[in-house]
Amino acid sequence: MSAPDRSAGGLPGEPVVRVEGVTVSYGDVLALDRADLVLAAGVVCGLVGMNGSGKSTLLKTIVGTIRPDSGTVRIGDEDPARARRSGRVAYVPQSEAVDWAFPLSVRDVVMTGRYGRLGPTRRPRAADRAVVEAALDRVGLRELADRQIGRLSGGQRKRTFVARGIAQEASVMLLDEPFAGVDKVSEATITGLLRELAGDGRTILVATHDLHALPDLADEAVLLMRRVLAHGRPADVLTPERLAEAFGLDPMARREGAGEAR
Ligand SMILES: Nc1ncnc2c1ncn2[C@@H]1O[C@H](COP(=O)(O)OP(=O)(O)OP(=O)(O)O)[C@@H](O)[C@H]1O
Repeated sequence: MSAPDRSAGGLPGEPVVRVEGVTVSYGDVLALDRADLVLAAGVVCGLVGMNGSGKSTLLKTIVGTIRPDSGTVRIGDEDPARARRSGRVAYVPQSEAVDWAFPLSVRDVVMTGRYGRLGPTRRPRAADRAVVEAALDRVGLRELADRQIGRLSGGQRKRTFVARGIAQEASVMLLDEPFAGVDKVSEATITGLLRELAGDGRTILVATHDLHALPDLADEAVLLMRRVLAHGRPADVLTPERLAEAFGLDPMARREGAGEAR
């Protein structure tokens, strides 16, 4: 395991992501309704909520690809679009959002993490190539670096985008369903990797349906239903009553499942 690299993120506990009163709608659909969230440096936070609760919308708002109708988002002292351009915030999309047939190798995708730093010629320097190779090593994909991205397993695809975030030297990483379509071994690998990245001082926010993954993965959990219903330690947030509120289930029927979730 590599030594903590504090240059990647902030000091432990320092607020890095601030979402205040954020409302987002798509036409008549209210996706986020005055959502508030503060995330500190060095934390892995699981973002949980039923389908359509606004998880992807919240991630896209933090990475600055969606502008809120009202409210504010700050990444450190920057607005999200600027933080994205400067490489401070990285986004690992849902697999469905990626064109896997595109003729790019794993190394090409990881190199896109350097684009914000390459200048107008977009020509990588030796230092950029070294950062990309180190990122490939860190996620264990060096040997597959020349492979076209469509010829990867689900877990390898996710690790490719995590490597892009590492190459970007992002201090905030947002991941949308990183465990969907991923086997248990890859899930454990990705979980270990995210914990290491948080150990470097990065802030990691993971939208997931997989409540069972949270105890190993996350220091904190956020329960979302258009707004943040609860945020804290997973054991405190994922209670039967709160899960019933967020998922619309009978708390008595949930008791067993909720116990597993913690
Ligand atoms: N581009 C869009 N146009 C219109 N409505 C949208 C769009 N994107 C999302 N929505 C709606 O906004 C709401 C929140 O969607 P979002 O994708 O953020 O939820 P989610 O929690 O990520 O869902 P899932 O778990 O299914 O991925 C949903 O009602 C969804 O149908």
